[in-house]
Amino acid sequence: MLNTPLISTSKKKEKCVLVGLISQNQNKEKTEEYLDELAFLAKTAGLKTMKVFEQRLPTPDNKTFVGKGKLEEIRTWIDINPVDAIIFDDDLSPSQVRNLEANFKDIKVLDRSLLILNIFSQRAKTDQAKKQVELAQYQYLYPRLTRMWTHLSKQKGGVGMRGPGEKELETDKRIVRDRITFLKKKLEKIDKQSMTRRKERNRLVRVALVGYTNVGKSTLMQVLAKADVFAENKLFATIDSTVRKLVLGNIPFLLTDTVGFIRKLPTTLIESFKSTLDEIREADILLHVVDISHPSFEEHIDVVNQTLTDIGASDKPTILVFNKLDLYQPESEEGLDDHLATEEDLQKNLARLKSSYLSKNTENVVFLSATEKENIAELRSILLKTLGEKHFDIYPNWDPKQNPLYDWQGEVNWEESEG
Ligand SMILES: Nc1nc2c(ncn2[C@@H]2O[C@H](COP(=O)(O)OP(=O)(O)OP(=O)(O)O)[C@@H](O)[C@H]2O)c(=O)[nH]1
Ligand SMILES: [Mg+2]
Repeated sequence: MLNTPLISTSKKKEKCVLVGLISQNQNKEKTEEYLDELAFLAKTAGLKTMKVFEQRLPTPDNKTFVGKGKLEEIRTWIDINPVDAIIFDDDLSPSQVRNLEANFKDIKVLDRSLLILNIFSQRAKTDQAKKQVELAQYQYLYPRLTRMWTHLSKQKGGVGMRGPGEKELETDKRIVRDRITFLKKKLEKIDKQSMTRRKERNRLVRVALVGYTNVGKSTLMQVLAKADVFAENKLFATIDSTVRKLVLGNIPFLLTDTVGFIRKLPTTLIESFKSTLDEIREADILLHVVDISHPSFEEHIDVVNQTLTDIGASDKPTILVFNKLDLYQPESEEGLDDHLATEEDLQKNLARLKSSYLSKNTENVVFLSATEKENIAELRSILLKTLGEKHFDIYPNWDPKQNPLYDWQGEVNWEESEG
């Protein structure tokens, strides 16, 4: 049933408008930034954003998310400039969806979660990732089943815009419930298999690259592992995690690239990606990658830390890797936009950032550029030290004198070994 994509993948680019609220706990600046991110998500899904609507409301309208006047304004605009979809930045309740669909009869009504789910389903490659996404989609759609029905009927055309009768809806619900049960069982089985595989790898120190989406995790993995990892300037380039075996200064370890995090990530998605996230949960060391050139990188760090806490992986030794240093424009001392920041400003800024982020778990902070291969050596030497300690935890009899770690100078043995 879900094989029909909600967003068509045909050549013709579909158009959309975006809607966001300026509310009690989200000021105008934040809302606009979220909407920029939503536009990027839409682009990733293959949609072109034609216009963005904002409304000031203390809380979303129960019935239609935005107020009556705003709804009319959007309607009028769309009548003149036809679009294929209208996307809301926050999750819509089943009844909001119903009301909005009644109002925008001829176009698709989506929210951020559904958009993210759609991107994930376009990008999932392995059997496990595909099943995980499908499960998340069904769990998301189940309480909104009328909507799915109307989506499907719209795509098939002809069936008309009325929702299904009670009987069809009941049948539909049962089919979806059965499918959820089936997928859960299948995933449990895959989960057991990958757990065995992970256990077999248990003798090696495990390092996971984590971070917000599009910060450069896969690019860094490429640089570190010289591996062919899919990286591109789109959100959620990586859905499946990739594992490489590497050797650094005589210490073998496993490096895992993982799916990026984002604000308002659908909870059903986090749940069904549990086993992929196990790679993070079971890691010994985290490389938390941050895009320092992004205006909201500090909020990104918070989102990632919160997600790590949610999945029970917040207490691991972490190296904070500030990436995209080549694009970083620090504020000048004066804080004036037209005053060009000097090298001194830059160094002061980095020193301040470093001291503010060092903590119990954040053992170290490094600034680098993965694409420019700048400061990679510093990351290596920092990682080497943490690796050494972890390796020693696993092999208490390990003699660093015979495997000299700390007399390392310059080039290290950092290469992909077979396996
Ligand atoms: N200028 C600059 N661009 C970078 C750097 N590192 C990565 N990029 C670019 O940032 C974009 C995203 O990189 P990815 O490696 O795909 O990011 P990711 O964190 O793996 O993203 P997801 O898998 O989507 O979560 C790509 O266009 C990279 O070329 C850097 O150091 N400098
Ligand atoms: Mg990636």
